[in-house]
Amino acid sequence: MDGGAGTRDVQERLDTVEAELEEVDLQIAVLQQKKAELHRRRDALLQRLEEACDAAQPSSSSQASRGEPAASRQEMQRFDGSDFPWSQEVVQHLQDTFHLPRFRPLQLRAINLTLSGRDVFLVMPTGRGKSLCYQLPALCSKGLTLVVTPLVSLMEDQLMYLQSISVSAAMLNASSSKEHAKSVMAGMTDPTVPFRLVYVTPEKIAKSKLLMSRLEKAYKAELLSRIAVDEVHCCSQWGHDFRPDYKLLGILKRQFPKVPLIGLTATATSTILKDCEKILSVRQPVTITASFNRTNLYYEVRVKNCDSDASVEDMASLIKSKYQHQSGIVYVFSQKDAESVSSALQKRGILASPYHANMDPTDKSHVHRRWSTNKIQVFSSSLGTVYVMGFFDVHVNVVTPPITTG
Ligand SMILES: Nc1ncnc2c1ncn2[C@@H]1O[C@H](COP(=O)(O)OP(=O)(O)OP(=O)(O)O)[C@@H](O)[C@H]1O
Repeated sequence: MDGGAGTRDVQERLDTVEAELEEVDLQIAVLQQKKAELHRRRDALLQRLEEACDAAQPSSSSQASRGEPAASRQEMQRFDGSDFPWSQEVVQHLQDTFHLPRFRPLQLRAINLTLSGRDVFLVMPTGRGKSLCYQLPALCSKGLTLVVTPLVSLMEDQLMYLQSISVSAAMLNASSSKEHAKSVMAGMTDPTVPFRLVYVTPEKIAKSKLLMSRLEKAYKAELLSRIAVDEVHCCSQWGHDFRPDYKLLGILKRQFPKVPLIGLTATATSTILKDCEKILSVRQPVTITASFNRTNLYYEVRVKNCDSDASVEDMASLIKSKYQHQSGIVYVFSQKDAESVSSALQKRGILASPYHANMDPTDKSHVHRRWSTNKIQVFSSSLGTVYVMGFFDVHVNVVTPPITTG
């Protein structure tokens, strides 16, 4: 009797739990539908914002300022379409390789323009998805895309990401071993080694004759499909991030005139872009400028405490209270500060690590990887008497002055 009542009781409770589970599944389905709808509405609104910005600009092409015929808005809008020979492949890679459901505004325009052989300057806020605009075309083209990027940490980030989506890429920088450099360079002219992207620092272009001669060979074999210059504003002395080696990148377009170039930046003004155009020897590039209204960014300015202990204490309590489960970067003025701020944060129980040019390349890579995988929470930055702390989506790190604004 008792046993039967017990079983009935368990059965009733099981029924209740199952009914509740069904209810939760239903609610999840409704929420997912709502989320998809909100995504659609957000994209449509972003698109409208871009169109409004586009309409407000005199032209999306720098040809206008030279008195030459401007690319009409209509012509530009044609590049937002999907009736190019490569369109099907583009969408396939977007979904199957990059696992993204749709393009963000202006990405498709940039991709279509570069795939049709035009030189492009893409000015888009940080995090909006500029990299896709050369990574995806790299997969739709024969041969390799050369990506010039100023920071080894950015290169490593990109390589880690490309590896995770099974896109073959390589990098060459000052810390590449001779053997590694040799095998990457050999791969650049070997059609059986399918590097789709090769990341290099501007210093390599400026200093490595071997690299230039390999590129020359790849060009002659029609295996150099595109040149991407990341942080293109670094070319100009008018910009805040001028890098002398960027000044020498004009050699690329002079040596490989048939290869389309795409320059990417989040910060350039039109004066800076004009300067970049000259320095890179690019003739009549199309400039695409996205709107810079970043509703997902939050800025806060705080007065820095004069006492360094107290200021680190402020920083630590801010990280612990507001960003406990996130990581980010704290920029500082010097390598010494990077070391001392990170050790002060460590003493306060925060997983922090310094990151600067004087570190052993293997240690740097190690810190970067641990930070990217959330095993380190912080990098830091002090600017005079005011702390400006940049917390990005998921990470915090302690680095010496930023070379790029990123
Ligand atoms: N169409 C898209 N839909 C959803 N997410 C996207 C799309 N395109 C790019 N992203 C994502 O946006 C994030 C930022 O992209 P990315 O690093 O290319 O930005 P960025 O503009 O190059 O930034 P930075 O100026 O820092 O180089 C990445 O996680 C990327 O996967």
